[in-house]
Amino acid sequence: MLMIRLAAFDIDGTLTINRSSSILCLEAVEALRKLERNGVIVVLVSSNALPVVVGLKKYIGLSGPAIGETGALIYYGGEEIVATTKYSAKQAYLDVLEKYKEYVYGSWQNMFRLHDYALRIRKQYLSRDNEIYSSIKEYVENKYPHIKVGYSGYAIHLTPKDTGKGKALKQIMEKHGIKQEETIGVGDSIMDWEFIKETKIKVAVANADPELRKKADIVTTKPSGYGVIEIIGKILANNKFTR
Ligand SMILES: O=C(O)COP(=O)(O)O
Ligand SMILES: [Mg+2]
Repeated sequence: MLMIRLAAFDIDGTLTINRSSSILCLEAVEALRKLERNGVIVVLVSSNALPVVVGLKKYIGLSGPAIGETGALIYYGGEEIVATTKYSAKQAYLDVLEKYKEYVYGSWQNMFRLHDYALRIRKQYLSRDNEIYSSIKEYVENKYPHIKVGYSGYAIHLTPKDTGKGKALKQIMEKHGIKQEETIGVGDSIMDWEFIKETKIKVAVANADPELRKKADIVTTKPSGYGVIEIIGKILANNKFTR
């Protein structure tokens, strides 16, 4: 494995204790800190609203960039926020919210979003999540050709088609002069393939979506945050990091 200089991690389902919780795996947080202490740029890559991702990054104590809104917004630190699209999925979101209101509701985070909007599936319909997601995806992508629809396992996301987690991560790599072969990407949902495919070492956590596990170079033996600890241990050993 080449010297890793940038490591990108999804949040929900990847840094959490499992894929149905938003509780952070604190040992994974410690591992992220150790990675950064050893000079690796640690990037959080999430579909959450940017304030959520930046808040998490700050309180974990990471200093690298943060990606929110499924790649639509990048926070570089200080007051520097960059949008990677000028479009918004708000109109499509409001349409779906009305049409599918029996099955989904709007995430509380939507009042803090500019481009990508999130729909949560009502508890009583969670067992039919993929059916509801597929129906919304077909409806939106037919009626709004500039919008794409993804499902993270936590929420259904309506995102401008001209952006994504991968586009945002490539912008960060460029800005930091990092080559693709110096990077690693870790995720849990097939939505994460967009950024993981831009990295050299493509990692799925053990409990990731089967489609992501199939595409990944490495599937950790442990799930979610415990898989992150596992892969960070490998990076540190490979880079002969000790601090
Ligand atoms: O907000 C979501 O849907 C899940 O967020 P994630 O991209 O960090 O997994
Ligand atoms: Mg996730």
